Amino acid sequence: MTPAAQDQKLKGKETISEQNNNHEVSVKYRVTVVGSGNWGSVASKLIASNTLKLTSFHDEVRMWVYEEILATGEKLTDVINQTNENVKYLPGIKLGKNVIADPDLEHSVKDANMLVFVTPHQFMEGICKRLVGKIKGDVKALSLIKGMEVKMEGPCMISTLISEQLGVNCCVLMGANIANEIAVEKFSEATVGYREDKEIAQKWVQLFSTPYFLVSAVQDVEGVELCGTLKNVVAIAAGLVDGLEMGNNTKAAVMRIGLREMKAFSKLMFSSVKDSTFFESCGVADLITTCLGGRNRKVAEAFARSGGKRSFDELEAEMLQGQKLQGVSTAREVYELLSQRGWQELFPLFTSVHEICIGRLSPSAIVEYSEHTPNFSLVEGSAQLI
Ligand SMILES: NC(=O)C1=CN([C@@H]2O[C@H](COP(=O)(O)OP(=O)(O)OC[C@H]3O[C@@H](n4cnc5c(N)ncnc54)[C@H](O)[C@@H]3O)[C@@H](O)[C@H]2O)C=CC1
Ligand SMILES: O=C(CO)COP(=O)(O)O
Repeated sequence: MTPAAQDQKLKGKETISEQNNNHEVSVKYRVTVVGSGNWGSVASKLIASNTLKLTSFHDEVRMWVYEEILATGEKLTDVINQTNENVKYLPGIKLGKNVIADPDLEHSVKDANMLVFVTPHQFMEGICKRLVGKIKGDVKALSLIKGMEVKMEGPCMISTLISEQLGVNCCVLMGANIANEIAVEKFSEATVGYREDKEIAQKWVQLFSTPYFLVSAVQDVEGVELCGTLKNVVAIAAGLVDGLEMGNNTKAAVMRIGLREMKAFSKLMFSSVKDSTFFESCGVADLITTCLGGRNRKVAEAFARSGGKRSFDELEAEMLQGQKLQGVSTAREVYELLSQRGWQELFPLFTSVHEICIGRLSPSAIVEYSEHTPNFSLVEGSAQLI
């Protein structure tokens, strides 16, 4: 049964039982979105359109906003609540009157039983620490965050950070989801990754699905999350190729090699990762859209055009006005893991992206063969490891 049909059935039940003065719908979920950047705002809009229609959810969607003062001197939260628009991160789009911006993190989550995390990944450790002991016992979490942390023992995915620090079930939602396109309701797909509990995954599918946003679920949290995370490194490579004006064949080659490294790396880190996940929206589709139209691609193109003379930090601040890149830090994190294991030569694309980002190699090294730069002909090596 589709999520819409399920809810229709639920609504039917409620009407009948209301007439009998005997409510069968006892659980109403309260949703809080932790994060309010470009994708965080669009996610809130999607969710808010559904909570109004689905009887098993409270209408109101609380959105935690990292407070900032706008050029006008006003607080971002006040402006969002007055205009129903995130004028800084998603201008021109109404979020829905049932979206309430809240600058107080602890207050925003205290009544929620469904928490959607969508901040740049570098802020999540601090946010989780602040939330310990501040959430309800029965909370379910969902991460829309593309990124990871590196620990001594290996990669720590953001969903694991959330699960472990907060003691909650955490699914993920990733996909070919350039936020500005979904904001204007252009058709897109997404993938929910879950560990064991299919019912929880279906609840998330129901909360996000609309006629223009098609969501499906797969039992592979790490696979889905690593796809979303690693494609940002490949997008940097694609942007470098654009900046060097190498053309479509080169860009396609970089995407193919990148996809191969994504798969090899994911399966080496988590043997449970499924091949089929790479063919979902979170896999090849997200890789394509990000390499064609994402922010990582855009800033990497500018970096290459400057001959590597301008830093990613400087370009990010100038070009994205507060929005954050994830690819540069993810390339560093991946490199750390590869160095720990002595695997750099087996992942030439991942390795060279990091070395270009830190200025050790020039942008053109992304397509050069030499004994000093990573050699793409070794790309088959990573496949031999799995
Ligand atoms: N924008 C997009 O098209 C998509 C983004 N994503 C992922 O969603 C996640 C969030 O990205 P966006 O919503 O696009 O954010 P964004 O990059 O547009 O905005 C940055 C956000 O970080 C906040 N921030 C700044 N300093 C902070 C701090 N110290 N602590 C906490 N928050 C702080 C800002 O207030 C702002 O909300 C990322 O992992 C990204 O990869 C996933 C799919 C699509
Ligand atoms: O993840 C994205 C699309 O699915 C957005 O990628 P960027 O952060 O490169 O814009």
